[in-house]
Amino acid sequence: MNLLILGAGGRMGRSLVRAVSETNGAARVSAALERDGSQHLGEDAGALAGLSPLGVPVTADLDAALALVDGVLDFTAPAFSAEVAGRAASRGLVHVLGTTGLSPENEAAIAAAASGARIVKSGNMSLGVNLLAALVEEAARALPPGLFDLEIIEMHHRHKVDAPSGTALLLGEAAAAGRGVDFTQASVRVRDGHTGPRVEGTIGFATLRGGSVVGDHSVILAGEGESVTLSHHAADRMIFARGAVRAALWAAGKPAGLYSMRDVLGLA
Ligand SMILES: NC(=O)C1=CN([C@@H]2O[C@H](COP(=O)(O)OP(=O)(O)OC[C@H]3O[C@@H](n4cnc5c(N)ncnc54)[C@H](OP(=O)(O)O)[C@@H]3O)[C@@H](O)[C@H]2O)C=CC1
Ligand SMILES: O=C(O)C1=N[C@H](C(=O)O)C[C@H](O)C1
Repeated sequence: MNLLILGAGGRMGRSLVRAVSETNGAARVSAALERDGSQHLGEDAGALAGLSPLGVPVTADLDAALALVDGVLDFTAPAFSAEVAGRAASRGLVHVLGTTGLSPENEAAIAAAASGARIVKSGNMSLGVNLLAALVEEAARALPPGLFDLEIIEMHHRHKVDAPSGTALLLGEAAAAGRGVDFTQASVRVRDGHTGPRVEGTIGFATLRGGSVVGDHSVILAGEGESVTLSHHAADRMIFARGAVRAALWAAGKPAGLYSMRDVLGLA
């Protein structure tokens, strides 16, 4: 499978190039993209990722890059990912979309593109987090709102630009599904000042940022006299990158549609 790496000079872009190189030829990096004016234009995508040169120079020409590939690995920025979804769909490509912080408008554009394309979208492409989401759904179902309050804490590196993290939102959605409630209605994404007591049945979020933390998430179910905490610690971005490559290879044989990482991993 020929793949285009978007944001090839970024933290995830470099990890994606390394993850593709681990597939023994099942997938290959055939194109790599950065924006116009990037310092990385013309650099070799392999060298940029700390590997031997691949003979794939980083380009800013999206159309030329899309013409060379069967699939796109996209961990970039919300508006750009929404735009790429339409352009990849018009060529019938697989689009693995890991970008977080998507607006409702971005989400709508991506859903529309999926009628003609195979899009795998997830706020977290790791096996561990997607298993955690299934466990959270089960725990939220078993420990009901009148008895257990549900809170989600996440911490990421100082460069992260969106909050709560895509993973925290994914875990919140799993909790809401377990409780049979509407996620948007139940979420409390910020608390500040005189908030009054906690409203029963809400799903609270707390965001921490600092240093080089790759990604830590905990879901706490707090009851009277006991609490249950389900956690995931990411030590290396390769867990996300390997998941993305696995998703691309999986989606190659699927009909058009919007898929999640839980579909890919059989955890849906
Ligand atoms: N789903 C998952 O499993 C994971 C998701 N993520 C998400 O992936 C995204 C990227 O994270 P990370 O790699 O840390 O971020 P980086 O900022 O390190 O990388 C993003 C890359 O995308 C490029 N880019 C952004 N906009 C454009 C554009 N319009 N055209 C071309 N290139 C563009 C950036 O270029 P420039 O620097 O010039 O802006 C940069 O090289 C985030 O949304 C993050 O939350 C991260 C890890 C795992
Ligand atoms: O920006 C990051 O770094 C990460 N983003 C994703 C998120 O928003 O949850 C996944 C991972 O936690 C790292």
